[in-house]
Amino acid sequence: MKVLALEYDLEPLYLCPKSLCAKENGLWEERHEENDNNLFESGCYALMVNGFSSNLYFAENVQENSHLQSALKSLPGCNFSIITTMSFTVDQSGNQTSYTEGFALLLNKDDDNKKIKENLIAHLDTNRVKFNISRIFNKGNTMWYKEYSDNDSLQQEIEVVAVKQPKCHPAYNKRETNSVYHDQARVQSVLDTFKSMNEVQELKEIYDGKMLNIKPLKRDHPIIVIEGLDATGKSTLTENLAKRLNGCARKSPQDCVLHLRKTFDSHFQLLRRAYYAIGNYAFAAQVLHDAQSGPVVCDRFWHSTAAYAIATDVKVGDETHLPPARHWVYSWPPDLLKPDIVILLTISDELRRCRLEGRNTEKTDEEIRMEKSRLFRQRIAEVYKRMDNPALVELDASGSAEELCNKAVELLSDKHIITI
Ligand SMILES: Nc1ncnc2c1ncn2[C@@H]1O[C@H](COP(=O)(O)OP(=O)(O)OP(=O)(O)O)[C@@H](O)[C@H]1O
Ligand SMILES: Nc1ccn([C@H]2C[C@H](O)[C@@H](COP(=O)(O)O)O2)c(=O)n1
Repeated sequence: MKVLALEYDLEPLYLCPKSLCAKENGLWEERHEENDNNLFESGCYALMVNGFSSNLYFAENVQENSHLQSALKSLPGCNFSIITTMSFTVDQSGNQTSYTEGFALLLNKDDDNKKIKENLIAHLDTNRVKFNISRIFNKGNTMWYKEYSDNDSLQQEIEVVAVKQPKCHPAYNKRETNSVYHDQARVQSVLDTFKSMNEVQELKEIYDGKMLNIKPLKRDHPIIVIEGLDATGKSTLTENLAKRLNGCARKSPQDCVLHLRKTFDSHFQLLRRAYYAIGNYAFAAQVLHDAQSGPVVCDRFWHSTAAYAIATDVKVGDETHLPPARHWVYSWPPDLLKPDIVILLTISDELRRCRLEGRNTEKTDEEIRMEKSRLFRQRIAEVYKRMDNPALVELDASGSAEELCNKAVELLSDKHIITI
């Protein structure tokens, strides 16, 4: 049985076969909200395209899907919206048994559906993109899901209904179907999948021999990490605090891989985060080395990588769509050097905006997206709050740079991380 989700901007709309909602099954709870009838009211219909194949690994599938996305964007005469979708199968007990991602073309009532489908198939064939097609449409007062086989003949037609979201976002049912990395072996394996790319080869060469394999991860001085949204004052505090503690300030990603950042930032999320994730292991080696001679203050580390990954994997909606608190995704990777404390800087959105504007540096794509998307920002902020083992310690960063540094020193002393 398949459950689908159409990822509308404000929240995903989960649709499941009506039979799974029957009272005797009770696996999925039907919901009756005004917006759920989006498809009915506008009379539009969704053409679903999915590039996933069961013969490929998740990493290969997301690459296929990114080719599919590019091809869809260049579809001639495309004047309808395209949104992302998720679909997954569930067994008789309602347990999720697979996870795939795709796209839905939201067609209008007056569109020539048949023609668009033919054009789409021809266009994707020309672009040599692999795909499966299905569609959702309304018949009277009911919603239907129709799947086609490879030769475009009908495979199955099922009545579907809008249901409440599952307890956990479907990408976080398994470790390998999302872009949060909890061990070095998985990052290496994803990078190996794409080793034919020049930038991946270069990244691997730079890091070759620079990874941490020292156990136990002991140090003589504390390792302090500063986290927070963009422009909350992390870099400023990192520098000031390091000076105050006679220690060393470090920023991740490291300088040696910064020239590759833009290229990786333009890739699909799984590969993009692999760049930051592998960087965290090399960063750990440097930080551990530094911590033998004095305190180290780090501007971002694993929590940044994970928070941005989760907030992006969960593509739409507010924080209620994130994996629930205490989910494994929020805990620190067991094979990565653990800091003594992670401080989360918080300021009001208004002040953060002022600081962003007062700064003259070029904005990254993610910064632009953060400014545009209130919900994305909300998701990142909440992920930071849900992190545990170690949990982040919040520090109000609204005062002057000097006041903030004093407060940080006080906090570190209260927590017995430093003695003053
Ligand atoms: N405590 C503070 N009071 C006033 N202005 C500050 C304070 N801390 C930093 N700023 C200013 O705010 C801007 C952003 O600060 P900073 O670069 O330290 O933030 P950041 O969190 O490291 O940003 P990013 O994550 O985008 O690199 C800078 O122009 C900086 O001078
Ligand atoms: N360890 C890290 C460091 C940074 N990132 C990502 C998160 C954002 O996409 C971006 C912000 O970087 P900044 O503007 O502060 O240089 O970099 C990460 O994922 N992991």
